[in-house]
Amino acid sequence: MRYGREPSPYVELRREQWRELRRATPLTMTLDELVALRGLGDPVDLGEVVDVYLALSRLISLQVAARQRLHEATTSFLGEDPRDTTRVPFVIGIAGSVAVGKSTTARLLKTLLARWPDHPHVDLVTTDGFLLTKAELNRRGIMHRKGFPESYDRRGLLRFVSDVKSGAAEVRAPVYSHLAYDIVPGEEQVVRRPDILIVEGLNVLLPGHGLTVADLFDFSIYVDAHTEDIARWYVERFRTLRDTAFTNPGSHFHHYASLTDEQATAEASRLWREINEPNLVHNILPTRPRATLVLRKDADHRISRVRLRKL
Ligand SMILES: Nc1ncnc2c1ncn2[C@@H]1O[C@H](COP(=O)(O)OP(=O)(O)O)[C@@H](O)[C@H]1O
Ligand SMILES: CC(C)(COP(=O)(O)O)[C@@H](O)C(=O)NCCC(=O)O
Repeated sequence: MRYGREPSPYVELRREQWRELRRATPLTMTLDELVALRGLGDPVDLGEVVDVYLALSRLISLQVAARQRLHEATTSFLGEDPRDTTRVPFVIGIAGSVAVGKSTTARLLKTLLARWPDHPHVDLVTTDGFLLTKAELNRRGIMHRKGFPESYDRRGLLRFVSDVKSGAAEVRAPVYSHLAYDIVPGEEQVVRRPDILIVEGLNVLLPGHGLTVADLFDFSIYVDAHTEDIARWYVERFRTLRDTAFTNPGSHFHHYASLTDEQATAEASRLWREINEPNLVHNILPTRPRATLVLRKDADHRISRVRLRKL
């Protein structure tokens, strides 16, 4: 007897299939703009913008309109005047490992989505602004757990996204500096009623007790690759940082600037093995099934497959 395939909530498309779903979406980005948005060591090219990101921006744009209609249905059910309600920001979460390229994905999407006439105001926040301060991490003895769920002010992040979604006129987020390896005192990012808010960070899809930030997402993306490929990208990036950002005497990692290639590889491999890999395996990877969409990268960083949750 032959059994049918298990029904699946996901549809998986090869890049060549996915690119067709762009339909008539125009390319609204130049090569110069792309180069400015690209993260360190991320080789994303205009071909990938055309093949992957245009269809993605079309899908999200369709969902923004549909979500607005859903809100209107609830407003009408409650007997409220639809003219009294301001537009509810559409919230997108972007998750994935350290060094997988989340920030490039987030910046590309922000730029492309803002070029659609229906939702021109797009804001992006990264969750590193909600890391506990260096002093607080030291006080709790968890400095070596930076990036793990317990290293964040999770309530603060939830409150921030709730306030934006509730239509508050101005909402403020703290700002993190890689240079100082700490929250910057007195600095903040102000978000003013965007049409779309993108929230990017390692742990944004994590479940928890009660309401979590993921419950406020209207769409979520997980940037995925084999762990050994990400490990290599992390080590390569560390070596590039050694020759660039770490040479700044103000950098928290300035002492790494004088490492030889061999020493830098050994130190980056240790940081990967002791901090970032366990965080990926134990905390981040288990959240992948929750994402609306998974962008799967090959060893050369190129996105080769897209998995969409359709149910
Ligand atoms: N120690 C560092 N000094 C300066 N920049 C850094 C450092 N670590 C990471 N970055 C930069 O911060 C950004 C976010 O990095 P990361 O959290 O690893 O996420 P992803 O690579 O997925 O975007 C990247 O653009 C990266 O180049
Ligand atoms: C700042 C980060 C925790 C990531 O922050 P996110 O915005 O993803 O919440 C991470 O990039 C980091 O610096 N981790 C510390 C371990 C390391 O340096 O590799």
